[in-house]
Amino acid sequence: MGEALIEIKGVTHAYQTATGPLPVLDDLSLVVPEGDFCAVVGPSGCGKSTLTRLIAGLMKPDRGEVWLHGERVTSPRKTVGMAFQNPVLLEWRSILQNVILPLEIVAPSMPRRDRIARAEELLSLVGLDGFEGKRPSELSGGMRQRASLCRAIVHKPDVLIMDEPFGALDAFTREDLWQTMHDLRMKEPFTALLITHDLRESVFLADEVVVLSGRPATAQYVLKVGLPQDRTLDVLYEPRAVDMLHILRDQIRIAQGRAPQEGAA
Ligand SMILES: Nc1ncnc2c1ncn2[C@@H]1O[C@H](COP(=O)(O)OP(=O)(O)OP(=O)(O)O)[C@@H](O)[C@H]1O
Repeated sequence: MGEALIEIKGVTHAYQTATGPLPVLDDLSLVVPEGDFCAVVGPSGCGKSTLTRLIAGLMKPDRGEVWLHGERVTSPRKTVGMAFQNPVLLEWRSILQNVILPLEIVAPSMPRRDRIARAEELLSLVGLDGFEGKRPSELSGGMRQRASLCRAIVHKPDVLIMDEPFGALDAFTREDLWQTMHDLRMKEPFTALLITHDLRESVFLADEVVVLSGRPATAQYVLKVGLPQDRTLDVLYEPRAVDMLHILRDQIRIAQGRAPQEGAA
């Protein structure tokens, strides 16, 4: 296990609303070691997206600290790659030019040919050879999300934060993307924090799954996944994965204030 890359230490946060403060996170602590893939699941509205904004430095917590790579986060970070449910690709740029964009910002002195080579390498890893010159609107939703993942890691960020990146895709495309994401990580290691509502996605992709409690959220349960690195989607049908899904489903029910289902593992 690597050194702690993301450290959330006792973070408490409330939004100020017209009807008073809305407590969202309550003394939340979480550590993601370097190279690990952490999935965060929890009831709707419990504060998952708020957590990503705090890690990216887009907001400051009322109490507690966020550390990234040994530095306290107090402002937006260039070393964080982000991917969202709807990939925001620029229509006036080709796919290749979209992927290159972060390099233009964080590595302006990098020679143009090196930027192109890096972007082409990633596009090839996610199966987008031959689409480099296309405009975003010429690609399917799944292909656009593949390109957006390349863009999120092209500059080798310390951490890739993803907020429901596969949520808008149909079930088959989504599962294809899980495999692509996993294979990409095996070839191009990165540290990741994934927000998802899909328990199967969390078990397939993550090294550990953190279940947040209902709002105000705290870390209610941490599941160490431990599936083999060379996994394919078939692993989700094996008893060990099914057992983990039962545990997570029960934990979500507890987070929602419901009883765990009888007979579940
Ligand atoms: N800028 C804001 N001002 C006021 N309230 C906010 C703000 N952003 C989020 N909230 C509220 O804070 C709570 C947590 O929001 P957040 O988006 O972090 O939850 P979430 O777990 O990601 O939700 P979901 O699972 O539905 O995507 C919600 O009740 C939301 O309405």
